[in-house]
Amino acid sequence: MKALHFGAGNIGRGFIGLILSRAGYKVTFSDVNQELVHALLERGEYTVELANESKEQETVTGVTAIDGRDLQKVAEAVAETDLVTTAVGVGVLKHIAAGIAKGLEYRRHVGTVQKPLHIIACENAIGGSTQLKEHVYALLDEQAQAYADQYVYFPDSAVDRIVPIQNHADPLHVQVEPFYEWVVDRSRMAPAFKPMEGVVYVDDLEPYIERKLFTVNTGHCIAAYIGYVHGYDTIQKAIADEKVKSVVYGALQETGGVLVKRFGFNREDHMQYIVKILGRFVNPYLTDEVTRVGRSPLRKLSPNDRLVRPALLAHAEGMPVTHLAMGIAAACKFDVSDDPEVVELQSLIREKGVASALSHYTAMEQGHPVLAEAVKQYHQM
Ligand SMILES: NC(=O)C1=CN([C@@H]2O[C@H](COP(=O)(O)OP(=O)(O)OC[C@H]3O[C@@H](n4cnc5c(N)ncnc54)[C@H](O)[C@@H]3O)[C@@H](O)[C@H]2O)C=CC1
Ligand SMILES: O=P(O)(O)OC[C@H]1O[C@](O)(CO)[C@@H](O)[C@@H]1O
Repeated sequence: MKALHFGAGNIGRGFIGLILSRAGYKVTFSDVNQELVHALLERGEYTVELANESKEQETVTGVTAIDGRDLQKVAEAVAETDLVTTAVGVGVLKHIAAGIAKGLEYRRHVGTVQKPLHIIACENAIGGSTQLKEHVYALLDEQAQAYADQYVYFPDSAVDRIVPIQNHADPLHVQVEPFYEWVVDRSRMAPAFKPMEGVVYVDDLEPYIERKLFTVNTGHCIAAYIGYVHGYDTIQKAIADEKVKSVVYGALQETGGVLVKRFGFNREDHMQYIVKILGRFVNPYLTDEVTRVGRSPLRKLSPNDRLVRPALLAHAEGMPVTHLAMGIAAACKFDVSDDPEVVELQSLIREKGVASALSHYTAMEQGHPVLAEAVKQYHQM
């Protein structure tokens, strides 16, 4: 069995590639980073190390790579594969769509591949695979779309494993936290799909993706933004400060209220889930930089993402949003120069003011109480 995985980065190697390989897939990585592509081609294997006391290592073997810039090679790989997965960043999905679309054309014209293909985006977003499908379909003509309707499935998924920036001399070596969770929407898969070890299949992904995104990712990015405001460079140091931890905890109580109400989770169980997540953030065997966890603030401030969506849902239910508003405010203070989204956000704040900038990126009216609270918090920080 062959799997084509887009993105040989931290999650690609440290999580998805590892699970695919364990399940018996021969994994081909497609990446635009030539250092990674060459190393994978040359060695055909890499090491995953657990961030715990045992530092247990596992070698992922039988892997290869292609240059993601080479449309022809990407399309050929899509044509030949049994499964496609991605971990490139949700904003990059549009850039990989052309290779997938061309590959689907090849599959359509080669009689031997008239069989189902699953394409699973493993990104931190609601409806990642659905977004990828839209990008791919925009490039297909009517006949190709009809073929894809019949043979190609885009189940959404939720992925959870903390994999920080790697500082190892070996560019392929990847250190990961021991915990992982990969949940896939079974209702959008071929009826006769073969389940893979290491993946949880569910009929309704919404509670899983929202619980993950609005707990792990909301909490993590607020730790990064508030930690940055307090001058910390790592999540571990930030959360050791009670002032930071209390904002993170407060925000997770706010998102927790929404999640419990929306999905009928048991409140006690959810409180334990929050405690477990906070424990993962402070893993002493990991060093996770606030610049990584806070990266792409425009994506994180977008209406459907981890800060604004739960804040709006909470507000609509008459629930408090003070800590989420602090997180939104602190995202606007996050001023690290090497992130293009930070540069854009800071430039709009300088030009038009924080209220106008926030309204632009969050799609909230300037007079919206959540936005007003965030602006108030911003000026107090
Ligand atoms: N690192 C983490 O802890 C987690 C990350 N995620 C999500 O996983 C995705 C990937 O994140 P990371 O692995 O941390 O990022 P990363 O930056 O380590 O990896 C992304 C990889 O995609 C490659 N890439 C960029 N454009 C490409 C293209 N056109 N074709 C092929 N490859 C391309 C990059 O060169 C890079 O190797 C993101 O959506 C992130 O939100 C989800 C859960 C945990
Ligand atoms: O690109 P993003 O959304 O910040 O993804 C990384 C996030 O996902 C997580 O891995 C959680 O699964 C966190 O480590 C991190 O905050």
